[in-house]
Amino acid sequence: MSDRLLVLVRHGQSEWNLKNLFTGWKDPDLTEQGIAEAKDAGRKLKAQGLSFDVAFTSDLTRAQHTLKLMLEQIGQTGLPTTKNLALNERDYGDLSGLNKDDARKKWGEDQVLVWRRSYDVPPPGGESLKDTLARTLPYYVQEILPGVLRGQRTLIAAHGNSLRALIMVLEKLTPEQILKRELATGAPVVYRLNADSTVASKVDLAG
Ligand SMILES: O=C(O)[C@H](O)COP(=O)(O)O
Repeated sequence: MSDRLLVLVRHGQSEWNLKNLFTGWKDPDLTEQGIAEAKDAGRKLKAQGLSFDVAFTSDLTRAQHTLKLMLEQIGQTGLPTTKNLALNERDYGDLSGLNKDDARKKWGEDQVLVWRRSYDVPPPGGESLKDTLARTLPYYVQEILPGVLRGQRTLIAAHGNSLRALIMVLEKLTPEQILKRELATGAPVVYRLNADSTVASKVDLAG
């Protein structure tokens, strides 16, 4: 029986995570802590005895750098890798580059929470989680899932909200349930899928 392995990893801490700035499609690199988190994620995958046939990442440096560091730890630096902006972070629009605490002071706690965690309310000029799902899901279904179902062990390094969108589908979460789902930086989530693409098992390697 083939493994149908799919591992999702949010990038390590970025410079803008550290500064508490809305990031979205802006392109800061990892901090020292983010580099350590990415290496640690690779070590955790190796400790589980996992290796991969293909990798996918976004068009953004912090996810690509995280993938590179993980692959170095696993000893798979030459792994075939596809980069695509379908896996990019949710576009934060006009909020990009603003400090999250300053935004709360300006627009209020509740409004900022709606922009960050509601399912279908986009931030001004940006994408809601629903909008993010509308580009991430077709890419997953067309470009990633067929390989997983053929037994290609697959690693994805991407972003909090592009991965939350995929997790919503994989775990069949409602818009209410996905609101409360947070993804820690550098914490691999290891899925094994059934032949019908539903989740057979999930192991969260956070902590
Ligand atoms: O793009 C960002 O600012 C973060 O990476 C994710 O932001 P969030 O925690 O507000 O979803």
